[in-house]
Amino acid sequence: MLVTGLEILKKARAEGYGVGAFNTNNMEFTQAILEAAEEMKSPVILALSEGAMKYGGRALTRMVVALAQEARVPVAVHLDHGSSYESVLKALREGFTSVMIDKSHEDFETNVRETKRVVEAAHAVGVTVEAELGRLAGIEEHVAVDEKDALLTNPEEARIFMERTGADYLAVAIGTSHGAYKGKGRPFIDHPRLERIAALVPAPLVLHGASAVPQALVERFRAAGGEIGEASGIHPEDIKKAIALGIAKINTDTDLRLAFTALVRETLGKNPKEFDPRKYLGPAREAVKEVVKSRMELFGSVGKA
Ligand SMILES: O=C(COP(=O)(O)O)N(O)CCCCOP(=O)(O)O
Ligand code: NA
Ligand SMILES: [Zn+2]
Repeated sequence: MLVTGLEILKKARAEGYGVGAFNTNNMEFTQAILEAAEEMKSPVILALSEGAMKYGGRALTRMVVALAQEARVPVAVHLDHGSSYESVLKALREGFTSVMIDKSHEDFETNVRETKRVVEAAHAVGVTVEAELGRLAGIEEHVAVDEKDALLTNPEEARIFMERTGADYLAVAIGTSHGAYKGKGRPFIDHPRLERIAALVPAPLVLHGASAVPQALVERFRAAGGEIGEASGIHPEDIKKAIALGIAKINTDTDLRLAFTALVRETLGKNPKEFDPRKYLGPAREAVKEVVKSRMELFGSVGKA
């Protein structure tokens, strides 16, 4: 059933588990994510970026919202990294039940003002809001404290920000970053900082850039003809620790892209004569589903629907 993001995330933070927010741009990803959620009896968040909205348009948004309504588990449909008030309004019009306004690159007062404006519009139509404070950036552990403070989320600022904006959940910067390279070796995650934020912010917390980028998957991608440089993701133990400290929403996109693309390359490579898209998109869909199921197990959301 289609529910708001807060309905899913409030329970998750209260009960100490995480819920995956998985990005989709097409039918196969959407099916894979929802099938995984139903099989694992797990709540789930279907996330569409502005790039996905541009790529899929109404075909994508109508499908995602309709399938979320029919799902046998709680599903929120979420605008990921909304960059403007207008973009948020479009998502609200499409029936989304969660929207992110990401003004984390602006100064504090601008972020507060813009986020507050979105909260008023979204709450007026029963939709909940994710905001962001701090800069998603891989941080070397030894980096100077003042540099960390300049980039990562400041706990006291986070408290004030959430009180002044009324946002429902907060994306925090604690050392993660988007994409397939998140830092040398095991990326540094500032758990003590997360603990301080969580003590001051009772709202569910969000972790962006949380993909694991598992070496086995990177190797499979390369073996199938993919080219990728040094790759590293967030260690599973760091995800579990972050959930125990208050992270309730965990964004995963890169792992799904790598799995899907590795399988398409593999299937096409093995069957040069094949030109029925179902024959190479189907196996790729299954690979995405397996990644989603394993993420749900790591997050602890299995059986929580
Ligand atoms: O936090 C994340 C994903 O983190 P990850 O890269 O670790 O999976 N996200 O918010 C997903 C970002 C998706 C960007 O999509 P476009 O290319 O359409 O702009
Ligand atoms: Na988001
Ligand atoms: Zn993100």
